[in-house]
Amino acid sequence: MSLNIVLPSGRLLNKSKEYFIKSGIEIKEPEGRKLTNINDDYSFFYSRVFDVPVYVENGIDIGICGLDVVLERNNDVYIPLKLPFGECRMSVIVEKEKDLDVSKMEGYTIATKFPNITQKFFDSIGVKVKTIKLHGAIELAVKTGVADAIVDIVDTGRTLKENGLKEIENIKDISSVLIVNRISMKRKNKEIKEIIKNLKEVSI
Ligand SMILES: Nc1ncnc2c1ncn2[C@@H]1O[C@H](COP(=O)(O)OP(=O)(O)OP(=O)(O)O)[C@@H](O)[C@H]1O
Ligand SMILES: O=P(O)(O)OC[C@H]1O[C@H](OP(=O)(O)OP(=O)(O)O)[C@H](O)[C@@H]1O
Repeated sequence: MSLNIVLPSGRLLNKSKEYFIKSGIEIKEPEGRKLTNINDDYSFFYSRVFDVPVYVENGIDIGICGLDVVLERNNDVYIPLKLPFGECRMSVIVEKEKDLDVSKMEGYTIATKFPNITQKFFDSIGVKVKTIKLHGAIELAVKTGVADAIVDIVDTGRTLKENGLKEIENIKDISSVLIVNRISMKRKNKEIKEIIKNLKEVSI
């Protein structure tokens, strides 16, 4: 039975490919401007990371994306495996001079690419906030005074440092995850279980 696999086209792409290759699966690249390369066993294609769980929820068998993306989009997919790359964290961030903790942020405006994760976190601590959805360069929102704080991904901390910002709360530790379509998990159970087993044994 053949399997369709969607990989994220951005910063997680190289590791995602390496992971599959080391598990023993050959990735035949699409030629030229072609978007897919349909093979008998495995067909790989690439999409923006935010679209990966949408494809998997709607029929593609398997995908790789950041845990942050699945949590934000709240897709109905199975998450059988955490993968050891793309590690980072999702944090609440303010200007470094501010003496503030999250319990005192009632009524604050928070800019983020992740409004659902943000609202869920502040609901869980009983603090009402307003979120503004942005698509990139989120730090700009506090620097321009458009927002009081941001919720964003922190990896090395370099972006924060260079922009005079600091983390005041780690909301969630993030890594890449393998996601599987719920129907495929039943219909192609043997093949998918075999892939999960082989991926678990990979070390990179
Ligand atoms: N320093 C980092 N900054 C952002 N994302 C990171 C970082 N380190 C790991 N990640 C992971 O990589 C994912 C982002 O990947 P990618 O760079 O492809 O997307 P993007 O640039 O945010 O989105 P787009 O598809 O809009 O270009 C995040 O969802 C997260 O899981
Ligand atoms: O802690 P660091 O190692 O500095 O990484 C974190 C930064 O990287 C990401 O931005 P990205 O480069 O994806 O650009 P964007 O802000 O346009 O999304 C993220 O949104 C932070 O700004």
